[in-house]
Amino acid sequence: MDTEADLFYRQLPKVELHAHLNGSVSFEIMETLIQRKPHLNIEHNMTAIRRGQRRTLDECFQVFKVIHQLVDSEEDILMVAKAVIQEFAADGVKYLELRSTPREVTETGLTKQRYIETVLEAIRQCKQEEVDIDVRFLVAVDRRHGPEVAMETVKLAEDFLLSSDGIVVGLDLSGDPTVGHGKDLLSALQKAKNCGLKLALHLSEVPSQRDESELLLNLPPDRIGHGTFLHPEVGGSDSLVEKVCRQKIPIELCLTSNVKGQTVPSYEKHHFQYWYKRGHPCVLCTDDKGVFCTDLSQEYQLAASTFGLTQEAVWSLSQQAIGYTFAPEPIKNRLEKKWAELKQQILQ
Ligand SMILES: CNc1ncnc2c1ncn2[C@@H]1O[C@H](COP(=O)(O)O)[C@@H](O)[C@H]1O
Ligand SMILES: [Zn+2]
Repeated sequence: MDTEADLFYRQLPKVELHAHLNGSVSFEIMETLIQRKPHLNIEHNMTAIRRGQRRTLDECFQVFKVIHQLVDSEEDILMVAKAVIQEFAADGVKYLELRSTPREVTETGLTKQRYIETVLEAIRQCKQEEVDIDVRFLVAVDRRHGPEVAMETVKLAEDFLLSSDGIVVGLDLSGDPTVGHGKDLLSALQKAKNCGLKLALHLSEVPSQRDESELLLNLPPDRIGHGTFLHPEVGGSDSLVEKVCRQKIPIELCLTSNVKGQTVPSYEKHHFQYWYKRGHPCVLCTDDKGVFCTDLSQEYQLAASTFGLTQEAVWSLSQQAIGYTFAPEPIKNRLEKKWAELKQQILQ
């Protein structure tokens, strides 16, 4: 049963800007997928990290491999994308930027082009069914696949930027941060930026990425994912912090993901505190709500209880996120209006 405090976080209108599609698949939908493909012999504990459990980041990436086996056709993608959008809406998310890595699967005839088209179809269907949420899409580049694939993905993203009626708005760089170096992906990212795609880059998710972040911050990205090891206290540098602050680049912060993936030792030590205290643009996100068994309401509640935020401060945090979206101005204005309408009702 929801307590009154739980209710506040659930009712709070929210903006989700960092959600990987296949990491966001809920327990219930995962169950359906597992039953559909019994020959894979996949058990539920292979696809989710529950309360109190932790994994190394490396183990988290093994989990994605398992999920990718379960989601490998147009039919799967349509189902999963629609369900994820509906779940975010049910959690009070009013604006969602979903991201996903287009995949090709020969056995099912899936192509990267169809992959993206299917996600866009799911977004279209949700809109038609009047699900109360505005959804945009970021095409993801998996760093593990190297510069040629990155360039191909950028070209694909560029086509959709022009043809998707404003749904495709940007490019994400993600994947195992211990694999490859950003310098090899720089020209693809530069090209993406030049053609008008917004850039949301995972930066300094692990300590070994200092030089890479130094380089990628010169692009500069429009938003940073995690940025766990940017500041000098954890092995980053003043120069990195200076670049991020001067350019006021919003940081997407995912508390549960970082603690369960063990890049951050505890909630109290999460770098949310470091950036929030400086008044730097921060946005709370889920990363992979399915894998890490969380939702955005929980993330807000967790941040509030860990760092002693008042309901007023929580409200501002969610409202400020509107400004960090890649949505065009009229959509931002519409969201601002929605927040203003709901404020009296929700904030006592
Ligand atoms: C935990 N921290 C993380 N760090 C980096 N990349 C991550 C990630 N969590 C997820 N992904 C990226 O998202 C993919 C799954 O969703 P999609 O198949 O694209 O929808 C993963 O394979 C990885 O590339
Ligand atoms: Zn992520």
